[in-house]
Amino acid sequence: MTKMYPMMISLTDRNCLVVGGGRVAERKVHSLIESGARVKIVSPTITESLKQQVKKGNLQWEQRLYHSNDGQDAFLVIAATDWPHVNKTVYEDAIKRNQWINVVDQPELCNFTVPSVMRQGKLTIAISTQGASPMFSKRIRQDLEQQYGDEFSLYIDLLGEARKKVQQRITDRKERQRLLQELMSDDWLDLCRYYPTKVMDYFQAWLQEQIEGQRGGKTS
Ligand SMILES: C[C@@]1(CC(=O)O)C2=NC(=C\c3[nH]c(c(CCC(=O)O)c3CC(=O)O)Cc3[nH]c(c(CC(=O)O)c3CCC(=O)O)/C=C3\N/C(=C\2)[C@@H](CCC(=O)O)[C@]3(C)CC(=O)O)/[C@H]1CCC(=O)O
Ligand SMILES: NC(=O)c1ccc[n+]([C@@H]2O[C@H](COP(=O)([O-])OP(=O)(O)OC[C@H]3O[C@@H](n4cnc5c(N)ncnc54)[C@H](O)[C@@H]3O)[C@@H](O)[C@H]2O)c1
Repeated sequence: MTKMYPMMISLTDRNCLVVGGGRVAERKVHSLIESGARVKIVSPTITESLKQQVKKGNLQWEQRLYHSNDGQDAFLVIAATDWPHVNKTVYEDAIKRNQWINVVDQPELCNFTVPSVMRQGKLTIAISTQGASPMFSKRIRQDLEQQYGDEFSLYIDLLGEARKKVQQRITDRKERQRLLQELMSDDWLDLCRYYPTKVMDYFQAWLQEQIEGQRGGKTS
């Protein structure tokens, strides 16, 4: 079996078409909106939660059955009706246009599948079983959610900030690696966990000390 290629893609302001408005479409639409996509849904009916998104202006809804030209301007298409033959038509139309297509009831008609996703701030962990067991993907996500609490969101922000500062201020590559490696220590994670409001100040002071130490080392 060929391995699918995992990637993180930006959907900001990309037109995405979702055909069908049931429970499964709802899950896919929510994650598309969260990723900044411009979502159009074509379906005679949609769920209450999707109606709320329409009211908020986050989603465009065309209340009717699918037509083959609906996806003309789409970057990505999801077929989520409960009619396999409709989903197959959506697939064929998308393939003709060389688009990304996900058919929710036929993994063999997908040129991409949607993983289960755990997010904690910028930390994103995606799980796929290549279609073997979505339920197991979900279980792993739930386990990971227990494992990666709020402190990781702060920790990743701190690491991002540190990386920028270290890149700007430390020219020696080995020294840069050493400093970034020190931040991998669980002590920093504990500081994020127990002193969330103070950890950034500790970090700034620590980094300043390291930079001064390095300067001192160079001149001596
Ligand atoms: C991860 C997640 C992402 C999301 O949808 O956002 C996702 N399915 C989720 C849940 C879920 N899906 C199903 C159940 C019921 C239990 C069961 O059947 O296992 C549950 C559990 C539940 O709902 O509790 C049924 C199901 N799913 C597919 C089929 C068709 C088939 O296999 O033939 C059928 C049978 C329909 C039927 O029999 O009628 C197909 C796909 N589902 C995928 C993704 C892709 C593969 C992902 C992977 O490789 O793991 C793939 C291939 C295509 C796609 O959808 O992209 C999301 C969890 C989100 C979370 O909570 O974390
Ligand atoms: N991939 C997954 O994660 C996953 C999970 C569970 C189920 N499924 C499968 O996904 C499919 C959809 O499941 P659901 O629970 O959301 O179904 P549902 O019955 O709740 O929703 C189906 C939607 O499709 C719309 N629809 C029907 N014909 C249409 C047409 N011609 N054009 C446009 N819209 C049309 C309906 O109005 C409805 O909104 C089922 O085949 C189910 O087996 C997939």
